[in-house]
Amino acid sequence: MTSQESDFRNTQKTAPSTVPQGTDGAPADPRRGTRGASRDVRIVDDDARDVLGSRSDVLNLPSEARSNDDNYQWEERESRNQLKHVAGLGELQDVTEVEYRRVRLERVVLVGVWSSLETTQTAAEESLRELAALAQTAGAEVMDGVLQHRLKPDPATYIGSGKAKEVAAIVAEHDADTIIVDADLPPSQRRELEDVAKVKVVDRTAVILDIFAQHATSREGKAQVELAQLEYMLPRLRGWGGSLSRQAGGQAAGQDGGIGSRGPGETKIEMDRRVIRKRMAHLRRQIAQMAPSREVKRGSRRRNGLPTVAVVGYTNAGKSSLINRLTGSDELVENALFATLDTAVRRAKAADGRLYMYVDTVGFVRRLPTQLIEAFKSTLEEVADSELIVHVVDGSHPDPFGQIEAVNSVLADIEGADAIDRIIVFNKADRMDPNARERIRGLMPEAHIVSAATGEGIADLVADVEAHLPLPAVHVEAVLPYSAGALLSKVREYGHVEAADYEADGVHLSADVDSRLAAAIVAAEDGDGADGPAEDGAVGGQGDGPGDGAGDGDTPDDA
Ligand SMILES: Nc1nc2c(ncn2[C@@H]2O[C@H](COP(=O)(O)OP(=O)(O)OP(=O)(O)O)[C@@H](O)[C@H]2O)c(=O)[nH]1
Ligand SMILES: [Mg+2]
Repeated sequence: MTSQESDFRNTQKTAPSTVPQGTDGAPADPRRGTRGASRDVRIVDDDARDVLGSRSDVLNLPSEARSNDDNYQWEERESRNQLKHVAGLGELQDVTEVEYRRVRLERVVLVGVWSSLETTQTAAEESLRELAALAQTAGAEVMDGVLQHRLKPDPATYIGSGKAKEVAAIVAEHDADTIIVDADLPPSQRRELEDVAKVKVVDRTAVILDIFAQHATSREGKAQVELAQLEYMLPRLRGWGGSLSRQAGGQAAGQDGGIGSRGPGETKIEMDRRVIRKRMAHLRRQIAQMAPSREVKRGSRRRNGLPTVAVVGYTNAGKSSLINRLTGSDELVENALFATLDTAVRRAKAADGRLYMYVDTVGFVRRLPTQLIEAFKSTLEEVADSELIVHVVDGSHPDPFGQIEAVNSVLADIEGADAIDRIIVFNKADRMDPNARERIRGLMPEAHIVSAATGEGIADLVADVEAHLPLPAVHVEAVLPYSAGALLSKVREYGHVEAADYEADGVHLSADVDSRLAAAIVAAEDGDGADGPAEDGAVGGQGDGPGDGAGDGDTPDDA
């Protein structure tokens, strides 16, 4: 058990009602000056009554309100009185052990609001757990997480000002410096909540943007993430620096403001909207200029004639692990969300000798920030270009089918993706219990159940993938001179060889190839290339033939 985990477990013992309170019901926080405290007292609204469970708004309701047949409302109000702690948020603790990300650990408290009109408690807890994993991936230390049930978020403070004070007390108790809200908060609600809690409040989008800012490596990826961050920041310009640096004793500001303030964040306090807009325009131009080179890269991959298999799936499903297992490469695998951000391509060899490629893609996540969809585009385009989509699902996840839906809904938005064959793969079979297997077998009999870790089911999966690879269009029967060895090896790599018999008069070849290779074969048979085409000219000297660039490394997109 790591210190991270034990930290978290300790926090589980704390119920909101046991949190030390100031005399006015506001959290006692030695860091706070009187300015903040007087603010708390000034808040007068309905919710101000439910600072503590014993002074709950339900108990204060007039009795006729309760006899109302709207039982629902009543129940809702009742359960709103309890912030529910969500257990197990520390389980992904090893996420924070990724040593290459040397960011300052923030101490965060998570807050979620759910409505029984829209979701279930289980789903809400799952969502908060995912938020915890996201926060940990971003480098934060999750101190506590609370869920509140209410029909709709409070228009002022999202959770209601009374609950906001409870959360403020939890924050004070753990000396946390950030609240992460499991929703996309309008700027006004965030401000109100910050005023009550006296710490920085960020939302789910900010956390995801922060992870992307830390992970982007390519120039284009960095530019796209910065653009997304600025777009996100523009309507929220109050800044977590200025006002909060005074209120929270500088914790929320400073050199590394933590989640939501990395990347372009350091200078954001001085930036006015005009400067931000100018920077955004600059980035857009930069990205537009980069787009052609991406086209060229993709084009050259397509021209080198290799079929591609796009591997998609929810983040942390094991896509990179599976590709490593399938190709024997060692791509970055991490128990972290979004370990893979830039597209990576790995070459593989089919049983019949043909080459093909796996494209590793960025993981999907529920409620992907709209600002980031643009940044995903290059990856998504790869998906539309592929011959086959392998959809990897974490079979050991409590709700694999929810993840499948989340991925499918994103895929549905990608033009051309629906026409491509799909194979669905439940990974992490080594961690699945027998019931889960049964359930998957029953619901999706066509799916593969594999383990990238143990190798279970991999051979069947490979056979299925290879059966989906398109066969080249032209069938050729030819007798090639022995000197055409280079051409023959191209045919093996890019075509499908049915037979190659070495006889006295040459190699009797029966194969399916594309039209360019077919032309080269005919030429070689006629004796045009009798002294063996040079390696580069193996395909009839066509600059953009299948031979082009095929042998020059297996990761054309890795630069
Ligand atoms: N037990 C078990 N763990 C696995 C298996 N496959 C992957 N993992 C683990 O799951 C975690 C995520 O694996 P990745 O391959 O990075 O997942 P990914 O889908 O590429 O994730 P992103 O790139 O972040 O979207 C790592 O800790 C892996 O070691 C498996 O078959 N069994
Ligand atoms: Mg990955």
